[in-house]
Amino acid sequence: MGRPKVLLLGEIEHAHASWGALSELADLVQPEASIREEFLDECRSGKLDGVLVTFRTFNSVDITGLFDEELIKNLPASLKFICHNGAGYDQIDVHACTERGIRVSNTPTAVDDATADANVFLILGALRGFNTSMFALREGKWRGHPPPPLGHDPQGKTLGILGMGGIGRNLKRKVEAFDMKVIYYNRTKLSDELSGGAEYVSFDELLERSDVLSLNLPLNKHTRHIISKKEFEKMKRGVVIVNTARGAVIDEAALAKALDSGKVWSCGLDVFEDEPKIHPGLVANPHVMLLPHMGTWTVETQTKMEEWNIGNVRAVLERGELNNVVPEQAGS
Ligand SMILES: O=CC(=O)O
Repeated sequence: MGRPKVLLLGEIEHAHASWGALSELADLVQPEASIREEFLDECRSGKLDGVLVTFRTFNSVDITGLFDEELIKNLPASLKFICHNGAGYDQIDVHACTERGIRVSNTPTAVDDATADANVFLILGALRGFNTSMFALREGKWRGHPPPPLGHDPQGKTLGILGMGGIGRNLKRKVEAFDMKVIYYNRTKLSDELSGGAEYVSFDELLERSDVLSLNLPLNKHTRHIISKKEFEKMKRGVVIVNTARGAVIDEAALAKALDSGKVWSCGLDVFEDEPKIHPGLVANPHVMLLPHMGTWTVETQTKMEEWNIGNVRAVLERGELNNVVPEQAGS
């Protein structure tokens, strides 16, 4: 057997030295393809045979399309590891990977601070209703005519966290500096040490009691549209919704309606169902804070993510296994 190959899908932007150092252990290759059909052909032609592991970025979906069943079936037989450079790995059909004996890793913890920081920004911005005036100011209209309604303070408000993983727990610690009370719902209750004393409540109670509801859960077939019309009906009138997870955990059309009806007072969104498209009802609403998926958009965090992911590629080359696998494959 020759030297193994590592397939780079996307670009290394920061961790160039660590990436380059992998060439002592393997041949580093990139696809010729720039669209999915070409990539599938390249896989079928045998040009990528010998690739053991791939480092893929979120944006490489533009080259390959989703890592769905069709694509996974066509990957070279030698490919046994997918290292995804991101925390959310909903672009990859993990079940299909498991069936084909492919192990998948992501970059948890590396993203926690930056995403939770963006989350705090959106909570404050949405509660205070800053967006309208930020726009008015640039149009020479000071706070706007008429000025926006008075905002709300975070102090004393209840923040409901749906999905108390690394980002949710990091967020909990940060919002306590703003005297918010944190409740959370997870499929399983956390130990007191992990939850940091946040109150564990049922899903319905989370909807009913939150002044601000923050979505920090992964997107998968169980969580798609977990917040939709029925769930909005259970919430307090005037609730604020914040999402830095994945757009499709909320039914965007139902959110736009809930904003129009006043059920939802405001929202702060970093992610959207069909990026880069955004529901017209959200774009048209000046009261909502919108960011174009910038939760991890910092030099430090992007560097940490790449280093983590390269660490996984290196672990495969040196030891034949990943440092971490996605939860669906843990313990197997
Ligand atoms: O969206 C960012 C990530 O999943 O890391």
